[in-house]
Amino acid sequence: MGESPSVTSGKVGPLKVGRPVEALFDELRSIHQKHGDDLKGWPAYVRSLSTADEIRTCEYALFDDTDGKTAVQINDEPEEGPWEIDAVIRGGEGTNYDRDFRIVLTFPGDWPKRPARVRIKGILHHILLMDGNEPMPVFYHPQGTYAPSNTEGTYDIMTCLKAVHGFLSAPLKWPEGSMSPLQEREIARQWEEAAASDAERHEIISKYRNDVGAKHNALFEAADSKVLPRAWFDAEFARVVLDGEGDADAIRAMVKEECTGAYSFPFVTKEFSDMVIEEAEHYQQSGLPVRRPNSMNAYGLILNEIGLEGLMDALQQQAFLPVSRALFPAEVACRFDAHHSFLVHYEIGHDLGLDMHTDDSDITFNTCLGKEFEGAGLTICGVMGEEGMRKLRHVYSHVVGRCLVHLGRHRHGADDITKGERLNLICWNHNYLWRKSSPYKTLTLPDETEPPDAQCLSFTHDRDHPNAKPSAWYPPKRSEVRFDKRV
Ligand SMILES: O=C(O)CCC(=O)C(=O)O
Ligand SMILES: [Fe+2]
Repeated sequence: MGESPSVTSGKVGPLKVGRPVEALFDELRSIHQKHGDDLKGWPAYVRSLSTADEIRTCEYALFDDTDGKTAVQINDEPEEGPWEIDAVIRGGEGTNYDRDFRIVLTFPGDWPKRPARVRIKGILHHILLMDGNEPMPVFYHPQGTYAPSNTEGTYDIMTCLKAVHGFLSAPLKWPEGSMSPLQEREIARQWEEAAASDAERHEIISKYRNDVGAKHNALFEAADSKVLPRAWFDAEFARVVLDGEGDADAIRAMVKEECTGAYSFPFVTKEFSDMVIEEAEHYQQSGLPVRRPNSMNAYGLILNEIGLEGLMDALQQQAFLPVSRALFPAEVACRFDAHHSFLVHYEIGHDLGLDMHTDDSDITFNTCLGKEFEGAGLTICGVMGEEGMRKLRHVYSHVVGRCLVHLGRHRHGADDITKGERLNLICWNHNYLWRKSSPYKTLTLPDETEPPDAQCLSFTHDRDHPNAKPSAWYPPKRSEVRFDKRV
């Protein structure tokens, strides 16, 4: 390993500055010198852009496109990047994307020969968006030539930003002859449809906040400001994690290892738990549409869809990231780039529990918010991709205010509630760089060497469950390896 950059704060630390980052520093500096931080004289759709001081890097991931495919490998040369900067871009005026979008630009080692990758933060409905909220590469070049559109033949920062604005302004113009007029019309129709549903989602969020009125404005203020009041957190957690600069040893000393691969720690106060529960109840009573977190929960609620995405962003960056780095360095390394955050709700007469599964998540944080309940433990088995996925490891009893953290591919299920009500805040954290890395891609499902434990069988997923659903698929036929699906 080369000299390790400081990766936690978003600033470049003691780096050996290589070729690409020097050029990136220079370009950002000259933009800000010429146009000021408010970017005077630049197109108005560029709402903000990182300064040179804010360039970030990641110590372990390196894009390697040499074979024409996108691969990421563990990086022995962190000074080669990739480098990340943030920007806010407004979509096309008068379109359904006429809003501010937060984006992350990731510059590869050979930038500016190749353009920055783009990731749009948050939820966006768009027809040309891939996994990880990355627009398909063709968006740089409506003509499909993959050639830079500036005169030097390189991808300066403005070229990249302009492409993002174009992506959020009109359906792509495809290369001459590559689509029939009928196909082009169909794509344009789908573009409009996705843009319209994106706008509708935002309208619901703003209706809730402005017309219905939130129950606890403090939650929404934190969502906007990203400032997390310390009174919402357990004092030890606040000291060690929020104010502790991510000291991994202190974090490891704070958590309790419930079983191999699953840890619990004191997290939030009753004040915070009650506010979130009351906000969710208030939203459900508002009559606004509710989309459920996934096919397995009929009574949950997605926090991102009621306007609390910013709150979860803040929790992800300030609370979950340092804990994950201390406990699961491979899966997280230096960043999370997306999350799916929701509440689950169990009560007699509604959802009672949840079948055995893995999450579509790299690291899952599961916090018990309340209320009072009996039963409703979390049965934890083994980890997908390791031996013994269907061997029982532990039955965890949820405690209000405590959070349980585990890999998304750790098999688990919620036991039936027998009394009361249980509400948990679940955050599925994604690191798409990890998902593109060779260690992730080469994970396999080992054959079982011992019979599974009955508690670890899933009726949704396992063919050998006595009441298996017709769609059950595990154990897989050798070619079916599904790491990013619930198992
Ligand atoms: O109820 C719980 O504690 C777990 C819920 C869960 O695993 C999920 O929603 O993915
Ligand atoms: Fe889960």
